[in-house]
Amino acid sequence: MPAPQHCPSPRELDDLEVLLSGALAPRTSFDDDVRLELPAELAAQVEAGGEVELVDPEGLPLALYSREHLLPLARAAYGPFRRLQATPARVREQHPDALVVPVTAPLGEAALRLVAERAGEREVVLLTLSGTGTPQGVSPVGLVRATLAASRALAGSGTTAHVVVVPLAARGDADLDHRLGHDVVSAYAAGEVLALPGGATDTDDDWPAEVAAVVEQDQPDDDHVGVVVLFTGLSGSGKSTIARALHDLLLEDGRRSVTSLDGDVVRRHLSKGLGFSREDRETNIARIGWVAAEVARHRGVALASPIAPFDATRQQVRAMVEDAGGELVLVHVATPLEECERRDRKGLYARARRGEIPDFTGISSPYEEPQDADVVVDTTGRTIEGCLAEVVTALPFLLSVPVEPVETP
Ligand SMILES: Nc1ncnc2c1ncn2[C@@H]1O[C@H](COP(=O)(O)OS(=O)(=O)O)[C@@H](OP(=O)(O)O)[C@H]1O
Ligand SMILES: Nc1ncnc2c1ncn2[C@@H]1O[C@H](COP(=O)(O)OP(=O)(O)O)[C@@H](O)[C@H]1O
Repeated sequence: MPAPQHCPSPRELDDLEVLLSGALAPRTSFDDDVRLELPAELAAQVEAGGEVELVDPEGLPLALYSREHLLPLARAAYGPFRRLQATPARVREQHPDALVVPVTAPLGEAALRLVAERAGEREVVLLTLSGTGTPQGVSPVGLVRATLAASRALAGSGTTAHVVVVPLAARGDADLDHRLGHDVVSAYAAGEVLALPGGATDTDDDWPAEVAAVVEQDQPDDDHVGVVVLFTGLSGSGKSTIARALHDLLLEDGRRSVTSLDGDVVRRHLSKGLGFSREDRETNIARIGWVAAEVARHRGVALASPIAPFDATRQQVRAMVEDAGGELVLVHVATPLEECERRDRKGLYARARRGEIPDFTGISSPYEEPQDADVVVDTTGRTIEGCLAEVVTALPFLLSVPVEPVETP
């Protein structure tokens, strides 16, 4: 029987590349530091001595993983600047005398002067540590662009600098990240290593014009960051109504392109055929999250208004949006069940009470109240405009003019 397949997370895929390149030697596989999270069933199979085939998001088998080994099958062939990746063995062989400079932030004038001075006649390897979650303040691909610009600046002053990229991801544990970074640099450097002072926070160091231009283009200001507003709450709480009002406001403002992912509309198209079991709801929200994250990746605004009753699924959406470089604003439309049931616009609550609709949120299916909402709005006895104004306070960067509550004429 062929080994079951699993597609690791973007961070784990970066780790896989780094492990297979030998850059984390003597590590040859995932361990307690460089972790691989498998679904429970696959983890049990591995624990019992079985193998799992690790595949990329398109299903290309990359490696066979078991408790004993991590065997390479193929290298993913795409990804920006992949041609600048090389194994430590190759870099040591090709540049045995080079000065190796770990790069975790765009290099400034002072850093470049130091590099050129220390290098003297030697060539330089700018070892760019740029994976999922690293570096701070600039995207991974932006750091590579900035480092290429820095290498051109060095060439201008007579120093030959090669850019080598290592997709070393961050795992949110500063000590561990530092240790792994150190291991990677040792693996690549045959000769001297120049650790630049200041590291990622060297803000006093002015960037050369070309580097500055790359950084500026890479970092969208608030006007250009992707935003997903996720309205969550019971059926009839007012999610669609407020989302529609916000949509109109953004269209009137005219600065941003807006995509509406209304709960009911999604269920007629993207999620047609899905029901209301926990599993189907999770699939529905994961689809909405996926589309919303793509909108955010392209720096648009997505307004989504599903019930999204489960905390774990909402967290998943947050992670997807943030991984795409966007910002998630969670709006809990906290209108109590009694008020939603009183409104009962579609007569669904009455039918659910009569037992005609199984798994109805708030009646026979749970709603997990968010603990991480950016805005909580109870619409009971309030105007739509008032509720909208409250939501907009969490989104000041989306609109060119502040919104005052407007009474309908
Ligand atoms: N069993 C059950 N439970 C809850 N809701 C039900 C159910 N059956 C149908 N409907 C109608 O479907 C709308 C909710 O769909 P969502 O996609 O927002 O739900 S979920 O996020 O996947 O939980 C919801 O629409 P809204 O009123 O706009 O929230 C209901 O009209
Ligand atoms: N302040 C308010 N904000 C939003 N909806 C309100 C408000 N006051 C009353 N409503 C009414 O409540 C109902 C909410 O329905 P809807 O927006 O479809 O909810 P949901 O999308 O959460 O199911 C609408 O009939 C709307 O007119």
